[in-house]
Amino acid sequence: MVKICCIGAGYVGGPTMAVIALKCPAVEVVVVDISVARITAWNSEQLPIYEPGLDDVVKQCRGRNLFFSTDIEKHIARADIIFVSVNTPTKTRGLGAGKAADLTYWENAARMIADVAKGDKIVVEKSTVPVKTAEAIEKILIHNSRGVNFQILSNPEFLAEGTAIQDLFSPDRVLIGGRETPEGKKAVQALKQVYANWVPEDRIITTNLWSAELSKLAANAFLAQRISSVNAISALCEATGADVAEVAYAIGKDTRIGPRFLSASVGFGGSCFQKDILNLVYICECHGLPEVANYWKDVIKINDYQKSRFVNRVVSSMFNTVSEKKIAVLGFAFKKDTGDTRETPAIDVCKGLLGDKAKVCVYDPQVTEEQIQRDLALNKFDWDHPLHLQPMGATEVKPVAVTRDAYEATKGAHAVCILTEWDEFKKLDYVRIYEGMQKPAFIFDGRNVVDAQQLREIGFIVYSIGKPLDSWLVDTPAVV
Ligand SMILES: NC(=O)c1ccc[n+]([C@@H]2O[C@H](COP(=O)([O-])OP(=O)(O)OC[C@H]3O[C@@H](n4cnc5c(N)ncnc54)[C@H](O)[C@@H]3O)[C@@H](O)[C@H]2O)c1
Ligand SMILES: O=c1ccn([C@@H]2O[C@H](COP(=O)(O)OP(=O)(O)O[C@H]3O[C@H](CO)[C@@H](O)[C@H](O)[C@H]3O)[C@@H](O)[C@H]2O)c(=O)[nH]1
Repeated sequence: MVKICCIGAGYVGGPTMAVIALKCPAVEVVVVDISVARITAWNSEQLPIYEPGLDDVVKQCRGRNLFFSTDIEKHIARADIIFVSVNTPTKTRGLGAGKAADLTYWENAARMIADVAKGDKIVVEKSTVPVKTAEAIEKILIHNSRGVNFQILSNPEFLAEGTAIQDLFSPDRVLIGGRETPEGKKAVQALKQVYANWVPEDRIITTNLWSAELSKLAANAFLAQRISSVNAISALCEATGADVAEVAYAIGKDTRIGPRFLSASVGFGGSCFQKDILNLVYICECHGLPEVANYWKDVIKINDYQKSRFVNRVVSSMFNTVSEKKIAVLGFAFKKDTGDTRETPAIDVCKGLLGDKAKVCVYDPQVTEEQIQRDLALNKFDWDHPLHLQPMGATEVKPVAVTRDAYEATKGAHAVCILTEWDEFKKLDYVRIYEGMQKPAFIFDGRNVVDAQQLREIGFIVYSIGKPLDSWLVDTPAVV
């Protein structure tokens, strides 16, 4: 029986290994982690992450050929294939701070593999890493190998949160990069055989190591660039009376452009886009390519601009001050169908509103109060370390109020800001919400989820990203 061990039981390691276990009953999969709390949760009824369909997959294979454990050394020693899916946060100190990837966790994992491995191993990079990381990992392993043979493969993950199970069941492609030596090719084939249990052969792409590593960073940069492009156009739409949804539809009909990933928003969030672009920027700078670095840096600049522009729009519309005004924030997760808040635009928007002394009250169907208060207290990039190693957020100071109900959040508020596109926000009783709010009552829709015309008929002043402006808003500039 092929034995797989995955180091890192997070958003990638957990779901990916659960699907491998489901689709490959003849493979034994053990997911290990340094976080005892995470492993305990994976072994409980309340999984540590919310992902549609995940519970079902885990229930089918846990205890059969899928196991979660903190006994890292034992399971590394037994495995034929070791996936490494640990955090690769942005460095906060020293050389490359604010841009370069911090490979501490990866290096620790590699040293642990080298320490305990007694037989030959295939080591798979599942984390997103800078190009040439495999070479560094290879050096660590070979210099500490005591005769064991290691083959390093790059097998970046392309799942998106909220649709992870669907993405893993039916991936657009699986990418495997390896050394072009006979041993390297054999290792690529071994991993390919695992995926071939359910992924059609023509969707399994094999490349050299560096192409695989770079493809992951490039894919995320291209995806984020599309959002920044449509968001840049959204600002121009507001200035001219064009409607960004109509523009996106019209350009997306061009088969060379395509319709997906063209929804204007308050900005992209999530643990990957910003981190991976910063990483790409740093690599370009290190290779003496400042023009290329600046090109990609602008994708992040537009994203920051979009978030500030939203906050400015809120404040300027409300007589240039939100001081002491209650503002209801609906949605805190970085997208719908996840409880993940890493780099969510809601953090920047809440901080912007708090900076103008607003009284913010948040409701999100999946995010806990503890998480929201922590997020608002943490410094930039601190969130991307294993939970038990993060600095504690200020626990006594609670910057915002948090409710478990959208109606309670909006009661007595001057404005509502919609920051996540949860389906339930489309179905709220907005007449009831309007009646409970201060007047004039504002709705700032950062995700274009509500029917603005219907809300205007109720009496709201409505702002929707990239849509023709209410007369109230036309004269209130929202430039950063
Ligand atoms: N989240 C996504 O949607 C996504 C998608 C594709 C790729 N990625 C990449 O995958 C990697 C992991 O991301 P994630 O979202 O799963 O992160 P995560 O924080 O959810 O999980 C990482 C886990 O690794 C554990 N860990 C860290 N060092 C360890 C060690 N030495 N030994 C054992 N366990 C260790 C942590 O405790 C944590 O539970 C990152 O490189 C990320 O960029 C993420
Ligand atoms: O048209 C769009 C599409 C997305 N978003 C926002 O962009 C962010 C990222 O969304 P998405 O890409 O769907 O989720 P992630 O889970 O961050 O997945 C991205 O990052 C992962 C980590 O690397 C990759 O594996 C995935 O392929 C890549 O899509 C979210 O805030 C979305 O709301 C928009 O604003 N407009």
